[in-house]
Amino acid sequence: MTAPASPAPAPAALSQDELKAQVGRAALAYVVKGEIVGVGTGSTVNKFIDALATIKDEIKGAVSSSVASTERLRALGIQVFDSNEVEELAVYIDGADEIDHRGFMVKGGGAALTREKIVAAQSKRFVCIADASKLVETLGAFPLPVEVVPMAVRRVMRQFASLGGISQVREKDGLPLVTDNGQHIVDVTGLHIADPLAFESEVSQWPGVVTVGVFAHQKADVCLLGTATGVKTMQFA
Ligand SMILES: O=C[C@H](O)[C@H](O)[C@H](O)COP(=O)(O)O
Repeated sequence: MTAPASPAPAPAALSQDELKAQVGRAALAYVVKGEIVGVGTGSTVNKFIDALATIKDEIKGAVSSSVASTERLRALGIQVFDSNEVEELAVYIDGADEIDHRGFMVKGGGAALTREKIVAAQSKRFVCIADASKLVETLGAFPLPVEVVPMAVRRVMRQFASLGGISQVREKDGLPLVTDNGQHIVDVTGLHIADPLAFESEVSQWPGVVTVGVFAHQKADVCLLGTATGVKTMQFA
């Protein structure tokens, strides 16, 4: 009697790092040859920058959203332009801390949200690259980053408290973190952001708020989501 055939072994699950590398490579398909590409910030974008270096002779250069990304781009031989030198970018590639099914995002886990929103605003198309853990039904589980002028920090924290949010000033080495723009970051938990467009509009008007980490007016047009079964492309209207 022959033994029943054993089932084929399940493919080894990809690590989060491999999922990020996968979407970083997939984003190359959205880079317009001969043009300047908008580049975001973070561990997923770092994978994209590494992939971009393999086609660096086919692009003119990049506009970067942070000192960290600028340094990585330059180290890999990619020319970095000031955003003021470029009127419009064809595409902006960036990660997210959360993305919903409409392409609305929370960003700023790496404290780069202000420059990210600026570069996103000057780009025709926002391509978000993220591993599957970032996809959510409703924004708000990830602590919402808000860049705030230091003298307004306590006032902004009180305003979030009136919305049920619990705020914390982000620290680095025991001191308030200072962003690339010389400001502080307040991280807010306890929010349920059902209407990201209205929420972004309201908080952006509070005195002292430089940038709120909800990207609804600059939402993603496409999301390349790294999943166990490959890269899933989500298109948003
Ligand atoms: O300020 C940082 C950015 O918004 C990042 O794009 C975001 O935090 C996602 O970063 P990561 O790819 O490292 O998860």
